[in-house]
Amino acid sequence: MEIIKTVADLDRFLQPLRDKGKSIGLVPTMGALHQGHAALVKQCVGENEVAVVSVFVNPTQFNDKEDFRLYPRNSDADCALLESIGVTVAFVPSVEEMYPEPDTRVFDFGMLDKVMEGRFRPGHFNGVAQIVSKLFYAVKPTRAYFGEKDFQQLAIVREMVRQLAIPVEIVGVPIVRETSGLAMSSRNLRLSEEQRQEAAEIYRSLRLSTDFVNEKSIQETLDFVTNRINQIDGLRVEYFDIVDGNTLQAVSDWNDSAYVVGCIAVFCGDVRLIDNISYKKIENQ
Ligand SMILES: Nc1ncnc2c1ncn2[C@@H]1O[C@H](COP(=O)(O)OP(=O)(O)OP(=O)(O)O)[C@@H](O)[C@H]1O
Ligand SMILES: CC(C)(CO)[C@@H](O)C(=O)[O-]
Ligand code: BAL
Repeated sequence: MEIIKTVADLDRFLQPLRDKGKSIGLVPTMGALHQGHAALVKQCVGENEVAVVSVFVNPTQFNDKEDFRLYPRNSDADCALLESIGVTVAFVPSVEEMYPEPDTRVFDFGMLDKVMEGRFRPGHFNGVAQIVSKLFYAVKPTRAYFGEKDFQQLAIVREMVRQLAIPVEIVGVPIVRETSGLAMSSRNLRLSEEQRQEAAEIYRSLRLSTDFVNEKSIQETLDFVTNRINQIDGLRVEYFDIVDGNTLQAVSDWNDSAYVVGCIAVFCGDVRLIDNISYKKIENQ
């Protein structure tokens, strides 16, 4: 596996492969890799002749400086994992390399980034769009892989690609969970063993609430999940929204949409975790 640190070296390495018509897969990550990332990377390696994984903790998407400072970083272990999966290139740039000057681009995603994560992490998705677009320009991937754990991010990346007319196929990968049901996340590294057990209540409550579809109202479902999780000492729901899976706008009745998803953010101590569940997905409507 090549470990490449600059855009110029990356381009020098990839251009001959592009010239030969090889398919290139990209998995953007912020490192501290776990089995959730591994699922994306394995799929990328399986579906492309060349697999590039970027490891870069992107400063422009952190609205909270402390969250950026405390974000787990573990680049040797990351590279070892990527090599064991058969990745072609680990792209590990510095902040100066990706931002030689401040990126002043402001994206307009309409309502997509005004709700949920966008509401509680202002500027977050603008930063995500800045770095993901730079990575797309640098790698020129055939396909790029994103986890469904970051459900809103996936919708925004699809919208960004549409707006900028970038020729890349965006592939969404299902959430990988611990045995307890807790969605794997780099931030889980910051949880104590006791907090990890508490945090399992997030998915337990989401799962239980799937029985509510068409049986109880959306409001009762919102209250059920929020109250159950808030009852656990150490957990605090920041938001729980039930939305249309495409527009991300809140639905007030199960029949309002053919694709209904519940998205949640919960503080476990001072660690912020997100998760989501699909309540209903009727294809081709
Ligand atoms: N448990 C998971 N299942 C599926 N995809 C995941 C999972 N965790 C992360 N991903 C995906 O991996 C990619 C890189 O994510 P990132 O490096 O931010 O890791 P993370 O675990 O989501 O970290 P955190 O949520 O703590 O920021 C994203 O597309 C994300 O959706
Ligand atoms: C897509 C991403 C790597 C951009 O920094 C990040 O938001 C993430 O890890 O989900
Ligand atoms: N996985 C999304 C990256 C972030 O929380 O900033």
